[in-house]
Amino acid sequence: MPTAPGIAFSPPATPLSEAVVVIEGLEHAFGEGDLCKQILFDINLTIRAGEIVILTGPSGSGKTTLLTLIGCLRSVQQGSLQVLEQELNGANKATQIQLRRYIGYIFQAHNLLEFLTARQNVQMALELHPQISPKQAKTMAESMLSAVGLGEKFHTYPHALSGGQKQRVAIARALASHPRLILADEPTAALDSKTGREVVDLMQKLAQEQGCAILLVTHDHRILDIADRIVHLEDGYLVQDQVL
Ligand SMILES: Nc1ncnc2c1ncn2[C@@H]1O[C@H](COP(=O)(O)OP(=O)(O)OP(=O)(O)O)[C@@H](O)[C@H]1O
Repeated sequence: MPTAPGIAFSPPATPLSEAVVVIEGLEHAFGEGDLCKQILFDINLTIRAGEIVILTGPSGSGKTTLLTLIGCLRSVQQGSLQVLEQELNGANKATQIQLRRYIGYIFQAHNLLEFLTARQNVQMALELHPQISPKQAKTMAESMLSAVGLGEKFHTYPHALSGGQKQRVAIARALASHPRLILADEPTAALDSKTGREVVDLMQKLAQEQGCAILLVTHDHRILDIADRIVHLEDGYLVQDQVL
């Protein structure tokens, strides 16, 4: 992984085999009163540094809900959810925002900003970190784009990039600040099988180099082999925890 020289920023170290996510008895419901519908039931799951965990399950089984809870994008209602040793049940907004800095998000729709170049899209994510100067952010963004094979595309806008290239920019953006956890929701859904394979191989390589954990939601059976473990959600229950 090319790292820009002289960059002081370093998120809290997480030695390999140490738990990045610890979930115990997590439950979640949407709606209130008669309209209340429970989506997640008694979820228990631990994800360690360096591990790639794939989450599968039928549509509507609760995968995205679980991912957004772990990603501090919605509040925990019941049970325990710890990310980087921080309990999220009862955590305030400031804690959630702080933790999000150590999480990289990659979604099916790459969510790049169309009016920013590839480099500016990656740089923007680094600007969440007050200790990184704009000059450092620029160097880190360029370094990360080179690492995903887009060294020639710093100044290209998303509309001029292919689907695979856009997803590479999204990966560069997610990994640029060396997150401890990557959450990926259907990252290959919009890609053909060859490009999808390249994208997950790249995620695997970069994550291994950085020692971060990956939780990846997918329906794509062609990429299951990158997982260390596959967990399966069925009607809101984690019914399978398969070690490969
Ligand atoms: N904000 C919300 N308000 C009410 N219900 C919701 C909300 N978000 C999700 N749901 C419901 O929760 C259930 C689980 O949704 P979720 O998106 O987590 O499933 P999923 O397994 O990710 O599905 P898919 O594979 O189709 O993306 C669904 O029945 C969905 O309609």
